[in-house]
Amino acid sequence: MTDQAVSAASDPDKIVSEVQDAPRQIQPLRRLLPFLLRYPVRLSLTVFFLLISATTSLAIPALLGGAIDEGFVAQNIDMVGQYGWLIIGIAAIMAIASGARFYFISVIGERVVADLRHDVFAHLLKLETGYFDRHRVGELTSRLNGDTVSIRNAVGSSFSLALRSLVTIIGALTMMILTSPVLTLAVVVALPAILIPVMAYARRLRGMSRKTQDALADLSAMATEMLGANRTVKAFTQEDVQSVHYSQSSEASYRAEVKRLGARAVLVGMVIFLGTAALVGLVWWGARSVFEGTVTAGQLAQFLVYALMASGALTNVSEVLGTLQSVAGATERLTEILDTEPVIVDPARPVPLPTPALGTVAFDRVSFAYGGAGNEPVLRDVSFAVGKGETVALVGPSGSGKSTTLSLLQRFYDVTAGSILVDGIDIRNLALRDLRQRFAYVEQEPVIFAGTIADNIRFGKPGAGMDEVVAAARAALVDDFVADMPKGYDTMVGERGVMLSGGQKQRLAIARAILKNAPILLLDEATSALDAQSERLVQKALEHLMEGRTTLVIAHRLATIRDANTILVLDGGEIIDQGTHDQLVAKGGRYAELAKLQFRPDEAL
Ligand SMILES: Nc1ncnc2c1ncn2[C@@H]1O[C@H](COP(=O)(O)OP(=O)(O)OP(=O)(O)O)[C@@H](O)[C@H]1O
Repeated sequence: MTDQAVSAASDPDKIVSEVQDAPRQIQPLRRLLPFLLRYPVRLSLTVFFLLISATTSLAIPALLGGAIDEGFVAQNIDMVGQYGWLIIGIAAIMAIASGARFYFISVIGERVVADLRHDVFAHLLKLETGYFDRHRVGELTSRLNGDTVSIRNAVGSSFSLALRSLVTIIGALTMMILTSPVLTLAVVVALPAILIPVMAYARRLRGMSRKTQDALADLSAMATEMLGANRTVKAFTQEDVQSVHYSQSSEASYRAEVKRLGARAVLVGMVIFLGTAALVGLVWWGARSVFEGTVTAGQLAQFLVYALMASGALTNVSEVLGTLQSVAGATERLTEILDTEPVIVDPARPVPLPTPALGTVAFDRVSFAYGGAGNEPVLRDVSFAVGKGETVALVGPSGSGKSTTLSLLQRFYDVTAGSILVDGIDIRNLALRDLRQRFAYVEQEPVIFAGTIADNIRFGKPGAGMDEVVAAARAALVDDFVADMPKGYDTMVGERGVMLSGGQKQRLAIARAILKNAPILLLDEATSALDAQSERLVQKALEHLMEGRTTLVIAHRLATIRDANTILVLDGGEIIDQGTHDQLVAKGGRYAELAKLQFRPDEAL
């Protein structure tokens, strides 16, 4: 018996999904074609082995029929032996071809997924910051993981199954007609009697299946959120409340699933009963034909196997159509990402930056609104200039546009009006890479990656030797705490640097910036207070970093403010005042008020 016939006969569960709605939208799958066509040799080998395995599997029942008529019925044991050997020989070819087909199509599936993942990830990294404001990162990573896996399964098994089944259906139907046109007609007439009730019921089941999927998605979203926020949950002693919430949702999902299983059980029973009744009818009708002499016993056996093969293949095709519909959805979600054109890109002919770097920055009447010119501007007509080696501090109340200024300078967003110059050149005329190479950016909440201390520092200059890493670590006073760690620079710091204190994370970020050795430093000082000792260490590390560099700093420390050449006071997206600390204090007014409220006095002052 062939694999399709066996699977159809032994797996009534499979028959259940036989009748799915015809897929309405499988066109997105066309977008996978270029990925498949990248591997023409493997694809041709798959089709070649597919045809061989299908043809050989179709030959076996015909030989079985011959063995019955010419061997059993004619009572000729030699013929039985000869047919037996022939069947074994053909089965061997079928086995090798099926194995080879499975191997090549699975390899193509893996290849396509690896290529897709790579393309989507690389494309995502090219998209501008605004894209990530509009999309949830969790959703994007789920596309990258879940959707690519379902595509791999589709290519590696569903496509191959669909192709194989189509070839089998055409082959088995042809052989059925050739074996006995009358019996074939009987099958074609009886088929709707089974299919129509099953189809009607299966449609109901599909609706239920969608509900259980939704319940499951809710459940996993809730678990992800609560486990990720486990510290907050504990701090607010919400463990019991949240676990009750979770178990209520889990119970709801259980009940939806049980309801669906009940319906599915009815469908399985229905399919088994109707299928068996049809088979008995076919055998009865066939037996009559044998007695009447219109069909031989061998032809009847042969016909029954072909009918089983065809029904098994039909089962597979309808099942695959259902799968392909969901895979089409997955493909669509991924190609949507690939079709999103990055808005912030290199100019057609980038202007080179001067070397050595001048290290100057100028904002010329810059206005900016998130989401485009129609929205409320967060910066209005901002102009200032920073000379080589100078330190300019940005101060102002929360929401006044300080972080936005640093984002615009790095071209995470484009200005809505005005221009920004680095070393005298409009940043829109520079290659993005050249521009961003000129900055060392230390964020307020430094990002620490899961990896070793050395990996985290090396993020500033991939490929830097260990001596350079250690030198940067010394300057940033990272060396002090690394010396106490069991594996030194090879110590893993855990996701988001959970194993480090706030001050240690900041010093690690400073070491990263020192290693990058860029001419312009962008610094977003931490607002959260560190203890005095930690504060002093961070301050010292920062002094090393600022040495000889042009610095733009969002300042929260009085020490930084005092040392700044110029302080820009921002309010509501406008520069309302500028000057040195002493000048501004002497003036009184907004800055003096802010200084009292906002700046943390360092213990040295
Ligand atoms: N990604 C964003 N999308 C839309 N609006 C934003 C975005 N980031 C900031 N804003 C808004 O822009 C304004 C300026 O924000 P910005 O972060 O530049 O202020 P800030 O002075 O750095 O504040 P803070 O000191 O609290 O960090 C705020 O009103 C804020 O709500």
